[in-house]
Amino acid sequence: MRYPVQPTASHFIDGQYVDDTDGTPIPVICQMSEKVIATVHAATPAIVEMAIASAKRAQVEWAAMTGTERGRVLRRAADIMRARNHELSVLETEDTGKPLQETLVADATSGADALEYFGGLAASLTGEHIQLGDDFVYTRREPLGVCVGIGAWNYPTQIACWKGAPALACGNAMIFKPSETTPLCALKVAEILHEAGGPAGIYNVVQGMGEVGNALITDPRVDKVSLTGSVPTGQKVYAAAAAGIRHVTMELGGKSPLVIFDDADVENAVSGAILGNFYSSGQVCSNGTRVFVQKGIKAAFLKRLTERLAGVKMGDPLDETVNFGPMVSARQRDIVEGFIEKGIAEGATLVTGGKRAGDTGFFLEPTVFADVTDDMTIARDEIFGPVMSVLDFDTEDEVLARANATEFGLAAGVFTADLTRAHRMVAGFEAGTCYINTYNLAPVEAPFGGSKKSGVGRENSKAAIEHYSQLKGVYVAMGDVEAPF
Ligand SMILES: NC(=O)C1=CN([C@@H]2O[C@H](COP(=O)(O)OP(=O)(O)OC[C@H]3O[C@@H](n4cnc5c(N)ncnc54)[C@H](O)[C@@H]3O)[C@@H](O)[C@H]2O)C=CC1
Repeated sequence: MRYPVQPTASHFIDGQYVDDTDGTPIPVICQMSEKVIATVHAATPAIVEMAIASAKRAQVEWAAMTGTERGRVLRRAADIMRARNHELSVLETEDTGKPLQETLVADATSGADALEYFGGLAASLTGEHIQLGDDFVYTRREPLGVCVGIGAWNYPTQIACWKGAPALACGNAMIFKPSETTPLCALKVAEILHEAGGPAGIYNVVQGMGEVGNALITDPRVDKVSLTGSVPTGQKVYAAAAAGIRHVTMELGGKSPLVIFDDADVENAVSGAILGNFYSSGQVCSNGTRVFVQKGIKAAFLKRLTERLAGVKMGDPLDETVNFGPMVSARQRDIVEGFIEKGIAEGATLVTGGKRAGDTGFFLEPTVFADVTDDMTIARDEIFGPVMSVLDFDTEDEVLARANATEFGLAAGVFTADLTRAHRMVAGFEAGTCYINTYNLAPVEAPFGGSKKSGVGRENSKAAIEHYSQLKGVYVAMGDVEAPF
Protein backbone atom coordinates (compact mmCIF):
# COMPACT_ATOMS: atom_id res chain seq x y z
CA MET A 1 0.00 0.00 0.00
CA ARG A 2 1.06 3.58 -0.66
CA TYR A 3 -0.39 6.71 0.94
CA PRO A 4 -1.69 9.31 -1.50
CA VAL A 5 0.87 12.13 -1.49
CA GLN A 6 -1.84 14.78 -1.42
CA PRO A 7 -3.23 14.73 2.14
CA THR A 8 -6.97 14.71 2.78
CA ALA A 9 -6.66 18.28 4.06
CA SER A 10 -3.91 20.59 5.30
CA HIS A 11 -4.32 20.32 9.07
CA PHE A 12 -5.29 17.66 11.61
CA ILE A 13 -7.19 19.21 14.51
CA ASP A 14 -9.43 17.71 17.16
CA GLY A 15 -9.25 14.24 15.66
CA GLN A 16 -9.99 15.19 12.07
CA TYR A 17 -8.60 16.69 8.90
CA VAL A 18 -9.59 20.33 8.37
CA ASP A 19 -8.72 22.98 5.84
CA ASP A 20 -9.12 26.66 5.19
CA THR A 21 -8.18 27.35 1.60
CA ASP A 22 -7.85 31.06 2.36
CA GLY A 23 -4.44 30.18 3.80
CA THR A 24 -1.31 30.73 1.66
CA PRO A 25 -0.75 27.69 -0.57
CA ILE A 26 2.38 25.69 0.30
CA PRO A 27 3.56 23.49 -2.59
CA VAL A 28 5.34 20.20 -1.89
CA ILE A 29 8.00 19.75 -4.55
CA CYS A 30 9.41 16.37 -5.57
CA GLN A 31 13.19 16.55 -5.17
CA MET A 32 13.66 14.14 -8.10
CA SER A 33 11.24 15.49 -10.77
CA GLU A 34 11.14 19.10 -9.44
CA LYS A 35 7.34 18.98 -9.93
CA VAL A 36 4.65 19.96 -7.44
CA ILE A 37 3.25 16.73 -5.98
CA ALA A 38 0.91 18.13 -3.32
CA THR A 39 -0.30 21.42 -1.91
CA VAL A 40 -1.33 22.37 1.60
CA HIS A 41 -2.42 25.72 3.00
CA ALA A 42 -0.83 27.72 5.77
CA ALA A 43 -3.05 28.00 8.82
CA THR A 44 -5.24 31.07 8.93
CA PRO A 45 -5.90 32.76 12.30
CA ALA A 46 -9.16 30.75 12.46
CA ILE A 47 -7.23 27.47 12.12
CA VAL A 48 -4.66 28.52 14.73
CA GLU A 49 -7.50 29.37 17.11
CA MET A 50 -9.19 26.04 16.45
CA ALA A 51 -5.95 24.15 17.15
CA ILE A 52 -5.20 25.96 20.41
CA ALA A 53 -8.76 25.80 21.73
CA SER A 54 -8.97 22.08 20.96
CA ALA A 55 -5.59 21.31 22.57
CA LYS A 56 -6.45 23.33 25.68
CA ARG A 57 -9.71 21.42 26.11
CA ALA A 58 -8.24 17.98 25.32
CA GLN A 59 -5.26 18.40 27.63
CA VAL A 60 -7.46 18.42 30.73
CA GLU A 61 -9.08 15.12 29.80
CA TRP A 62 -5.74 13.57 28.77
CA ALA A 63 -3.97 14.61 31.99
CA ALA A 64 -6.81 13.12 34.05
CA MET A 65 -6.12 9.67 32.60
CA THR A 66 -3.63 7.46 34.43
CA GLY A 67 -0.10 7.15 33.13
CA THR A 68 -0.82 3.52 32.29
CA GLU A 69 -3.74 4.57 30.09
CA ARG A 70 -1.72 7.27 28.34
CA GLY A 71 1.18 4.89 27.87
CA ARG A 72 -1.13 2.32 26.29
CA VAL A 73 -2.17 4.83 23.62
CA LEU A 74 1.45 5.67 22.83
CA ARG A 75 2.46 2.03 22.62
CA ARG A 76 -0.47 1.22 20.36
CA ALA A 77 0.57 4.12 18.13
CA ALA A 78 4.11 2.68 18.04
CA ASP A 79 2.71 -0.69 16.91
CA ILE A 80 0.67 0.95 14.16
CA MET A 81 3.69 2.91 12.96
CA ARG A 82 5.80 -0.23 12.79
CA ALA A 83 3.06 -2.13 10.94
CA ARG A 84 2.89 0.72 8.40
CA ASN A 85 6.60 1.36 8.24
CA HIS A 86 6.79 0.84 4.50
CA GLU A 87 4.10 3.35 3.52
CA LEU A 88 5.32 5.85 6.13
CA SER A 89 8.86 5.49 4.80
CA VAL A 90 7.71 6.04 1.21
CA LEU A 91 5.90 9.19 2.34
CA GLU A 92 9.00 10.37 4.24
CA THR A 93 11.02 9.88 1.06
CA GLU A 94 8.44 11.82 -0.96
CA ASP A 95 8.44 14.61 1.64
CA THR A 96 12.24 14.93 1.96
CA GLY A 97 13.99 13.22 -0.97
CA LYS A 98 15.97 10.99 1.41
CA PRO A 99 16.59 7.51 -0.02
CA LEU A 100 14.01 4.87 0.87
CA GLN A 101 16.94 2.68 1.91
CA GLU A 102 17.45 5.18 4.78
CA THR A 103 13.88 6.07 5.61
CA LEU A 104 12.90 2.41 6.01
CA VAL A 105 15.23 2.16 9.02
CA ALA A 106 15.58 5.66 10.46
CA ASP A 107 12.34 7.60 10.47
CA ALA A 108 9.03 5.91 11.32
CA THR A 109 11.08 3.30 13.17
CA SER A 110 12.78 5.98 15.28
CA GLY A 111 9.40 7.66 15.82
CA ALA A 112 7.92 4.35 16.94
CA ASP A 113 10.84 3.85 19.33
CA ALA A 114 10.09 7.23 20.93
CA LEU A 115 6.37 6.42 21.28
CA GLU A 116 7.16 3.03 22.78
CA TYR A 117 9.86 4.31 25.14
CA PHE A 118 7.86 7.24 26.52
CA GLY A 119 4.71 5.11 26.54
CA GLY A 120 6.61 2.72 28.80
CA LEU A 121 7.73 5.52 31.10
CA ALA A 122 4.31 7.17 31.41
CA ALA A 123 3.07 4.93 34.22
CA SER A 124 6.16 5.44 36.37
CA LEU A 125 6.26 9.24 36.37
CA THR A 126 5.94 9.98 40.05
CA GLY A 127 6.81 12.56 42.63
CA GLU A 128 8.67 11.87 45.86
CA HIS A 129 8.03 11.91 49.59
CA ILE A 130 10.31 13.97 51.83
CA GLN A 131 9.94 13.36 55.58
CA LEU A 132 10.56 16.42 57.84
CA GLY A 133 10.08 15.10 61.37
CA ASP A 134 6.33 14.60 61.66
CA ASP A 135 5.62 16.98 58.81
CA PHE A 136 6.38 15.98 55.26
CA VAL A 137 6.53 17.29 51.75
CA TYR A 138 5.44 15.41 48.71
CA THR A 139 5.95 16.37 45.11
CA ARG A 140 3.57 15.91 42.23
CA ARG A 141 4.96 15.65 38.71
CA GLU A 142 2.49 17.61 36.63
CA PRO A 143 2.19 18.38 32.92
CA LEU A 144 3.02 21.85 31.61
CA GLY A 145 -0.22 22.16 29.63
CA VAL A 146 -0.27 22.94 25.91
CA CYS A 147 3.08 22.43 24.18
CA VAL A 148 3.98 23.67 20.72
CA GLY A 149 6.45 21.70 18.61
CA ILE A 150 8.07 23.32 15.58
CA GLY A 151 9.97 21.10 13.19
CA ALA A 152 12.83 21.32 10.70
CA TRP A 153 12.59 19.63 7.29
CA ASN A 154 15.21 16.92 7.56
CA TYR A 155 13.38 14.39 9.79
CA PRO A 156 9.66 15.25 9.62
CA THR A 157 8.32 11.99 11.10
CA GLN A 158 11.04 11.59 13.69
CA ILE A 159 10.85 15.18 14.96
CA ALA A 160 7.05 14.98 15.22
CA CYS A 161 7.44 11.88 17.43
CA TRP A 162 10.50 12.94 19.44
CA LYS A 163 8.57 16.01 20.57
CA GLY A 164 5.11 14.46 20.76
CA ALA A 165 5.93 11.27 22.67
CA PRO A 166 7.44 12.78 25.86
CA ALA A 167 4.92 15.64 25.80
CA LEU A 168 1.98 13.23 25.68
CA ALA A 169 3.49 10.79 28.18
CA CYS A 170 3.59 13.61 30.74
CA GLY A 171 -0.06 14.54 30.15
CA ASN A 172 0.41 17.55 27.88
CA ALA A 173 -1.33 18.25 24.60
CA MET A 174 0.83 19.09 21.58
CA ILE A 175 0.32 21.32 18.60
CA PHE A 176 2.94 20.51 16.00
CA LYS A 177 3.88 22.79 13.13
CA PRO A 178 5.99 20.96 10.58
CA SER A 179 8.49 22.78 8.39
CA GLU A 180 6.76 24.31 5.37
CA THR A 181 9.27 22.39 3.22
CA THR A 182 8.06 18.97 4.46
CA PRO A 183 4.44 19.25 5.61
CA LEU A 184 3.21 15.70 4.91
CA CYS A 185 4.54 13.23 7.49
CA ALA A 186 3.43 14.84 10.77
CA LEU A 187 -0.19 14.54 9.60
CA LYS A 188 0.23 10.75 9.60
CA VAL A 189 1.63 10.83 13.13
CA ALA A 190 -1.46 12.76 14.27
CA GLU A 191 -3.78 10.36 12.44
CA ILE A 192 -2.08 7.32 13.99
CA LEU A 193 -2.17 8.72 17.54
CA HIS A 194 -5.89 9.31 17.09
CA GLU A 195 -6.42 5.83 15.68
CA ALA A 196 -4.50 4.41 18.65
CA GLY A 197 -7.11 5.84 21.00
CA GLY A 198 -5.69 9.28 21.75
CA PRO A 199 -8.54 11.67 22.61
CA ALA A 200 -9.32 14.22 19.91
CA GLY A 201 -7.17 17.33 20.27
CA ILE A 202 -4.17 15.95 22.19
CA TYR A 203 -1.99 16.09 19.07
CA ASN A 204 -2.93 18.68 16.47
CA VAL A 205 -0.94 19.49 13.34
CA VAL A 206 -1.11 22.89 11.68
CA GLN A 207 0.81 23.97 8.59
CA GLY A 208 2.53 27.24 7.94
CA MET A 209 5.67 29.33 7.80
CA GLY A 210 7.31 31.35 10.58
CA GLU A 211 4.23 33.56 11.07
CA VAL A 212 2.12 30.56 12.07
CA GLY A 213 4.85 29.35 14.41
CA ASN A 214 5.01 32.81 15.94
CA ALA A 215 1.21 33.00 16.35
CA LEU A 216 1.30 29.70 18.24
CA ILE A 217 4.17 30.50 20.58
CA THR A 218 2.91 33.94 21.56
CA ASP A 219 -0.57 32.75 22.50
CA PRO A 220 -1.13 33.02 26.28
CA ARG A 221 -2.66 29.52 26.39
CA VAL A 222 0.63 27.94 25.27
CA ASP A 223 2.99 26.78 28.03
CA LYS A 224 6.01 25.41 26.20
CA VAL A 225 7.75 25.51 22.85
CA SER A 226 10.16 22.93 21.49
CA LEU A 227 11.93 23.94 18.28
CA THR A 228 14.18 22.04 15.94
CA GLY A 229 15.71 24.52 13.56
CA SER A 230 18.58 26.87 12.86
CA VAL A 231 20.28 29.12 15.43
CA PRO A 232 18.82 32.37 13.98
CA THR A 233 15.28 30.92 14.21
CA GLY A 234 16.08 29.62 17.69
CA GLN A 235 17.05 33.12 18.80
CA LYS A 236 13.70 34.50 17.62
CA VAL A 237 11.61 31.67 19.04
CA TYR A 238 13.47 31.66 22.38
CA ALA A 239 12.96 35.42 22.70
CA ALA A 240 9.24 35.13 21.92
CA ALA A 241 8.88 32.30 24.45
CA ALA A 242 10.78 34.32 27.06
CA ALA A 243 8.31 37.20 26.75
CA GLY A 244 5.64 34.86 28.08
CA ILE A 245 8.03 33.02 30.49
CA ARG A 246 7.35 29.80 28.61
CA HIS A 247 9.38 26.63 28.91
CA VAL A 248 11.64 25.88 25.94
CA THR A 249 13.59 23.11 24.31
CA MET A 250 15.90 24.30 21.54
CA GLU A 251 17.45 21.77 19.17
CA LEU A 252 19.52 23.96 16.88
CA GLY A 253 22.33 23.78 14.38
CA GLY A 254 25.91 22.63 14.69
CA LYS A 255 29.40 22.51 13.21
CA SER A 256 30.59 19.48 15.05
CA PRO A 257 34.15 18.16 15.20
CA LEU A 258 35.13 14.59 14.45
CA VAL A 259 38.70 13.90 15.59
CA ILE A 260 40.66 11.02 14.10
CA PHE A 261 43.96 10.11 15.75
CA ASP A 262 46.85 8.28 14.06
CA ASP A 263 46.11 5.09 16.00
CA ALA A 264 42.47 4.87 14.85
CA ASP A 265 41.21 1.99 12.75
CA VAL A 266 41.15 3.64 9.32
CA GLU A 267 38.18 1.68 8.00
CA ASN A 268 36.02 2.51 11.02
CA ALA A 269 37.11 6.14 11.01
CA VAL A 270 36.14 6.44 7.33
CA SER A 271 32.77 4.81 8.11
CA GLY A 272 32.24 7.29 10.96
CA ALA A 273 33.12 10.22 8.71
CA ILE A 274 30.71 8.95 6.03
CA LEU A 275 27.90 8.54 8.58
CA GLY A 276 28.71 11.96 9.98
CA ASN A 277 28.71 13.79 6.65
CA PHE A 278 26.79 12.07 3.90
CA TYR A 279 23.79 10.35 5.50
CA SER A 280 20.58 12.14 4.39
CA SER A 281 22.78 13.97 1.84
CA GLY A 282 24.47 15.73 4.73
CA GLN A 283 21.28 17.32 6.05
CA VAL A 284 21.75 16.25 9.66
CA CYS A 285 22.20 18.74 12.49
CA SER A 286 24.71 16.67 14.45
CA ASN A 287 27.00 16.01 11.49
CA GLY A 288 30.72 15.96 12.21
CA THR A 289 31.61 18.24 9.33
CA ARG A 290 34.97 19.39 10.70
CA VAL A 291 36.98 16.21 10.38
CA PHE A 292 40.31 16.75 12.18
CA VAL A 293 42.76 14.10 10.98
CA GLN A 294 46.16 13.64 12.64
CA LYS A 295 48.92 14.08 10.09
CA GLY A 296 50.23 10.50 10.27
CA ILE A 297 46.94 8.96 9.12
CA LYS A 298 45.83 11.68 6.69
CA ALA A 299 47.00 10.03 3.44
CA ALA A 300 45.51 6.64 4.36
CA PHE A 301 42.25 8.26 5.50
CA LEU A 302 41.78 10.31 2.31
CA LYS A 303 42.70 7.32 0.12
CA ARG A 304 40.13 4.99 1.72
CA LEU A 305 37.50 7.73 1.88
CA THR A 306 37.85 8.42 -1.85
CA GLU A 307 37.71 4.68 -2.62
CA ARG A 308 34.62 4.21 -0.45
CA LEU A 309 32.82 7.12 -2.11
CA ALA A 310 32.85 5.10 -5.32
CA GLY A 311 30.09 3.10 -3.60
CA VAL A 312 27.72 6.08 -3.70
CA LYS A 313 24.66 5.36 -5.80
CA MET A 314 22.65 8.47 -6.64
CA GLY A 315 19.26 8.30 -8.28
CA ASP A 316 15.54 8.06 -7.64
CA PRO A 317 15.31 7.95 -3.84
CA LEU A 318 12.34 5.57 -4.10
CA ASP A 319 14.66 2.97 -5.69
CA GLU A 320 15.79 0.89 -2.72
CA THR A 321 19.27 0.35 -4.17
CA VAL A 322 19.93 4.11 -4.20
CA ASN A 323 21.95 5.23 -1.17
CA PHE A 324 22.35 8.96 -1.84
CA GLY A 325 19.39 11.21 -2.57
CA PRO A 326 18.87 14.78 -3.73
CA MET A 327 18.86 17.80 -1.44
CA VAL A 328 15.52 18.74 0.08
CA SER A 329 15.01 21.80 -2.14
CA ALA A 330 16.53 23.87 -4.92
CA ARG A 331 17.13 26.57 -2.31
CA GLN A 332 19.13 24.26 -0.05
CA ARG A 333 21.11 22.96 -3.03
CA ASP A 334 21.97 26.54 -4.02
CA ILE A 335 23.03 27.42 -0.46
CA VAL A 336 25.34 24.40 -0.32
CA GLU A 337 26.75 25.16 -3.77
CA GLY A 338 27.58 28.65 -2.54
CA PHE A 339 29.63 27.13 0.30
CA ILE A 340 31.47 24.84 -2.13
CA GLU A 341 32.41 27.86 -4.26
CA LYS A 342 33.66 29.65 -1.13
CA GLY A 343 35.74 26.62 -0.14
CA ILE A 344 37.46 26.64 -3.52
CA ALA A 345 37.91 30.42 -3.51
CA GLU A 346 39.41 30.40 -0.01
CA GLY A 347 42.03 27.85 -1.02
CA ALA A 348 40.84 24.46 0.29
CA THR A 349 41.79 21.43 -1.82
CA LEU A 350 38.76 19.86 -3.52
CA VAL A 351 39.44 16.12 -3.18
CA THR A 352 36.22 14.87 -4.72
CA GLY A 353 32.71 16.02 -5.71
CA GLY A 354 31.68 19.65 -5.79
CA LYS A 355 29.25 19.50 -8.68
CA ARG A 356 25.55 19.03 -9.40
CA ALA A 357 24.53 15.65 -10.74
CA GLY A 358 21.65 14.42 -12.90
CA ASP A 359 19.51 16.23 -15.46
CA THR A 360 16.67 16.88 -13.04
CA GLY A 361 16.53 16.77 -9.27
CA PHE A 362 18.36 18.70 -6.59
CA PHE A 363 21.42 16.45 -6.60
CA LEU A 364 24.83 17.50 -5.35
CA GLU A 365 27.79 15.14 -5.29
CA PRO A 366 29.26 14.15 -1.96
CA THR A 367 32.09 16.63 -1.58
CA VAL A 368 35.35 16.39 0.34
CA PHE A 369 37.74 19.27 0.95
CA ALA A 370 41.22 18.72 2.41
CA ASP A 371 43.78 21.22 3.75
CA VAL A 372 40.94 23.19 5.30
CA THR A 373 42.02 25.76 7.89
CA ASP A 374 40.05 26.98 10.89
CA ASP A 375 39.41 30.43 9.47
CA MET A 376 37.77 29.25 6.23
CA THR A 377 34.01 29.78 5.84
CA ILE A 378 33.44 26.06 5.22
CA ALA A 379 35.08 25.32 8.60
CA ARG A 380 33.05 27.91 10.50
CA ASP A 381 29.48 27.97 9.16
CA GLU A 382 26.89 25.23 9.23
CA ILE A 383 26.48 24.09 5.60
CA PHE A 384 23.72 21.46 6.03
CA GLY A 385 24.69 19.55 2.92
CA PRO A 386 27.12 16.84 1.76
CA VAL A 387 30.35 18.78 2.32
CA MET A 388 33.13 17.36 4.48
CA SER A 389 36.05 19.53 5.56
CA VAL A 390 39.25 17.69 6.47
CA LEU A 391 41.62 19.65 8.71
CA ASP A 392 45.13 18.53 9.77
CA PHE A 393 46.40 18.45 13.36
CA ASP A 394 49.48 17.42 15.36
CA THR A 395 48.67 17.11 19.08
CA GLU A 396 45.78 16.28 21.39
CA ASP A 397 45.82 19.64 23.21
CA GLU A 398 45.89 21.52 19.95
CA VAL A 399 42.99 19.60 18.39
CA LEU A 400 40.79 19.88 21.48
CA ALA A 401 41.21 23.66 21.59
CA ARG A 402 40.45 23.93 17.87
CA ALA A 403 37.48 21.54 18.08
CA ASN A 404 35.95 23.74 20.78
CA ALA A 405 36.65 27.03 19.02
CA THR A 406 33.09 27.42 17.71
CA GLU A 407 29.89 28.99 18.93
CA PHE A 408 28.13 25.66 18.32
CA GLY A 409 28.16 22.67 20.68
CA LEU A 410 25.80 20.02 19.36
CA ALA A 411 27.95 16.92 18.88
CA ALA A 412 31.57 15.75 18.81
CA GLY A 413 33.32 12.48 18.10
CA VAL A 414 36.71 10.86 18.48
CA PHE A 415 38.28 7.83 16.82
CA THR A 416 41.31 6.37 18.61
CA ALA A 417 42.55 3.02 19.91
CA ASP A 418 43.63 4.73 23.17
CA LEU A 419 40.51 4.65 25.35
CA THR A 420 42.06 6.80 28.07
CA ARG A 421 42.61 9.50 25.50
CA ALA A 422 39.09 8.98 24.11
CA HIS A 423 37.49 9.65 27.50
CA ARG A 424 39.82 12.60 28.11
CA MET A 425 38.79 14.12 24.78
CA VAL A 426 35.10 13.58 25.45
CA ALA A 427 35.42 15.20 28.88
CA GLY A 428 36.98 18.21 27.17
CA PHE A 429 34.53 18.53 24.28
CA GLU A 430 32.08 21.42 24.64
CA ALA A 431 29.20 19.48 23.11
CA GLY A 432 25.96 17.88 24.28
CA THR A 433 26.17 14.61 22.35
CA CYS A 434 29.50 12.77 22.05
CA TYR A 435 30.74 9.64 20.31
CA ILE A 436 33.73 7.36 20.83
CA ASN A 437 34.70 5.24 17.84
CA THR A 438 31.36 5.75 16.10
CA TYR A 439 29.24 8.67 14.98
CA ASN A 440 25.66 9.96 14.67
CA LEU A 441 23.73 7.20 16.41
CA ALA A 442 20.67 8.55 18.25
CA PRO A 443 18.82 5.81 20.15
CA VAL A 444 15.80 7.01 22.12
CA GLU A 445 17.35 5.78 25.40
CA ALA A 446 20.19 8.32 25.12
CA PRO A 447 19.87 12.09 25.66
CA PHE A 448 20.22 14.16 22.50
CA GLY A 449 20.85 17.89 22.34
CA GLY A 450 23.38 20.65 22.29
CA SER A 451 25.33 23.05 24.43
CA LYS A 452 26.41 26.63 23.64
CA LYS A 453 24.38 28.05 20.73
CA SER A 454 23.29 24.57 19.62
CA GLY A 455 20.54 24.37 22.13
CA VAL A 456 18.81 24.23 25.46
CA GLY A 457 17.36 21.08 26.99
CA ARG A 458 17.57 17.48 25.83
CA GLU A 459 15.33 15.27 23.74
CA ASN A 460 14.93 11.53 24.26
CA SER A 461 15.92 9.51 27.36
CA LYS A 462 14.54 10.10 30.84
CA ALA A 463 15.99 13.63 30.64
CA ALA A 464 13.18 14.68 28.27
CA ILE A 465 10.65 14.13 31.06
CA GLU A 466 12.18 17.06 32.95
CA HIS A 467 11.47 19.27 29.95
CA TYR A 468 7.80 18.32 29.59
CA SER A 469 6.70 18.30 33.23
CA GLN A 470 7.00 20.42 36.34
CA LEU A 471 7.15 19.58 40.02
CA LYS A 472 4.67 20.86 42.53
CA GLY A 473 5.89 20.73 46.14
CA VAL A 474 3.22 20.16 48.77
CA TYR A 475 4.04 20.85 52.45
CA VAL A 476 1.85 18.89 54.84
CA ALA A 477 1.75 19.95 58.51
CA MET A 478 0.86 17.26 61.06
CA GLY A 479 0.59 19.58 64.10
CA ASP A 480 -0.50 23.05 65.13
CA VAL A 481 0.63 26.10 63.23
CA GLU A 482 3.10 28.36 65.06
CA ALA A 483 2.84 32.06 64.19
CA PRO A 484 4.71 35.07 65.72
CA PHE A 485 1.53 36.90 66.74
N1 LIG B 1 19.58 20.02 16.93
C1 LIG B 1 18.74 19.29 16.26
O1 LIG B 1 18.15 18.37 16.79
C2 LIG B 1 18.46 19.59 14.82
C3 LIG B 1 18.69 20.85 14.30
N2 LIG B 1 18.40 21.13 12.99
C4 LIG B 1 18.72 22.44 12.46
O2 LIG B 1 17.65 22.93 11.65
C5 LIG B 1 18.15 23.74 10.60
C6 LIG B 1 17.55 23.33 9.27
O3 LIG B 1 16.18 23.30 9.32
P1 LIG B 1 15.27 24.51 8.76
O4 LIG B 1 13.89 23.97 8.62
O5 LIG B 1 15.93 25.15 7.59
O6 LIG B 1 15.35 25.53 9.97
P2 LIG B 1 14.61 26.92 10.15
O7 LIG B 1 15.25 27.50 11.34
O8 LIG B 1 14.58 27.71 8.91
O9 LIG B 1 13.09 26.54 10.47
C7 LIG B 1 12.74 25.68 11.52
C8 LIG B 1 11.26 25.80 11.81
O10 LIG B 1 11.00 27.04 12.46
C9 LIG B 1 9.90 27.70 11.85
N3 LIG B 1 10.06 29.14 12.05
C10 LIG B 1 10.81 30.01 11.32
N4 LIG B 1 10.72 31.25 11.86
C11 LIG B 1 9.91 31.17 12.94
C12 LIG B 1 9.43 32.11 13.91
N5 LIG B 1 9.79 33.39 13.87
N6 LIG B 1 8.62 31.67 14.89
C13 LIG B 1 8.27 30.37 14.96
N7 LIG B 1 8.67 29.44 14.07
C14 LIG B 1 9.50 29.82 13.07
C15 LIG B 1 9.97 27.22 10.41
O11 LIG B 1 8.73 27.42 9.76
C16 LIG B 1 10.35 25.77 10.59
O12 LIG B 1 9.21 24.99 10.88
C17 LIG B 1 19.64 23.55 10.62
O13 LIG B 1 20.27 24.66 11.22
C18 LIG B 1 19.85 22.34 11.50
O14 LIG B 1 21.09 22.27 12.12
C19 LIG B 1 17.87 20.18 12.18
C20 LIG B 1 17.61 18.92 12.66
C21 LIG B 1 17.92 18.52 14.00
